[in-house]
Amino acid sequence: MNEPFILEATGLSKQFRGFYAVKDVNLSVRRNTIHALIGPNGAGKTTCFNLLTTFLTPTAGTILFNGRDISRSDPATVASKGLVRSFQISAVFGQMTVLENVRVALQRKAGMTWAFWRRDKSLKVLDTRALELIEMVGLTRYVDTPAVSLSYGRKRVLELATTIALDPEMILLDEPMAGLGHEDIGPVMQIIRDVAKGRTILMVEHNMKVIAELCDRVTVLQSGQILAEGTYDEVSRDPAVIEAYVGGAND
Ligand SMILES: Nc1ncnc2c1ncn2[C@@H]1O[C@H](COP(=O)(O)OP(=O)(O)OP(=O)(O)O)[C@@H](O)[C@H]1O
Repeated sequence: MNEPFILEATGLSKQFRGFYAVKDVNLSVRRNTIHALIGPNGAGKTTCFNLLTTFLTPTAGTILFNGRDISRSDPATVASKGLVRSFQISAVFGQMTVLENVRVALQRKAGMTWAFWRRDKSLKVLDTRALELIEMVGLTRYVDTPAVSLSYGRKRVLELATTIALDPEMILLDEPMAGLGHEDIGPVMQIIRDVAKGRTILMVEHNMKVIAELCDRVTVLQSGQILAEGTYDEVSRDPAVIEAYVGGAND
């Protein structure tokens, strides 16, 4: 696939009981970029994110992923096509160790979902890749730690490792920095940079420093509609964007 845009939403709208949470959004995400979706509280970011990951069905509009219409598809089908949503901690199995969690994700990718009964030897084949992924997210010290015992930040990067295990072409991140301690932000940013090599990332994020440093392109939503789009420098200087944030008492 060589089209410049991996994900293209056209006329995307979602109505809740007559109220438009997202209205006529046209969003194109360029392949192999990190793209941010931002906006003040209630702007429609989460709704938009849920539409793009097909957790919600649009009232109107289409979403093309690699040129195919996925707008009325389901998340599992979309994931199998290479568009995966990350940072859902519920996707991590608490009683399983870090290694086991990543191994299960690799098994899913390999289509061996029910292979837990297979000989240990065949499962060990997956361990090399699992350990690489664990190293990539900085959890090597915690390989044998049950996920439930990890700190919040480490659970989140473990979840990211299980997402990368599926080898998706595109990852949607829902507020990857939310709830992280100040000291975790730099390392998680570096992980996202590493993960983005050869992939496309779309993220909803509130931390403007993170967006400024990581994102190639930024789309600003307000009242369910696109207010501005451009580089971080462009949108952060846009008077309409400044007004939307100041008017909404956001910094
Ligand atoms: N299921 C729903 N039913 C009714 N209204 C909804 C529903 N989901 C969202 N909304 C409304 O749609 C609007 C956009 O909400 P959304 O959560 O998408 O915004 P957001 O930009 O993610 O906000 P925040 O940054 O505060 O999370 C809000 O006014 C919200 O109250």
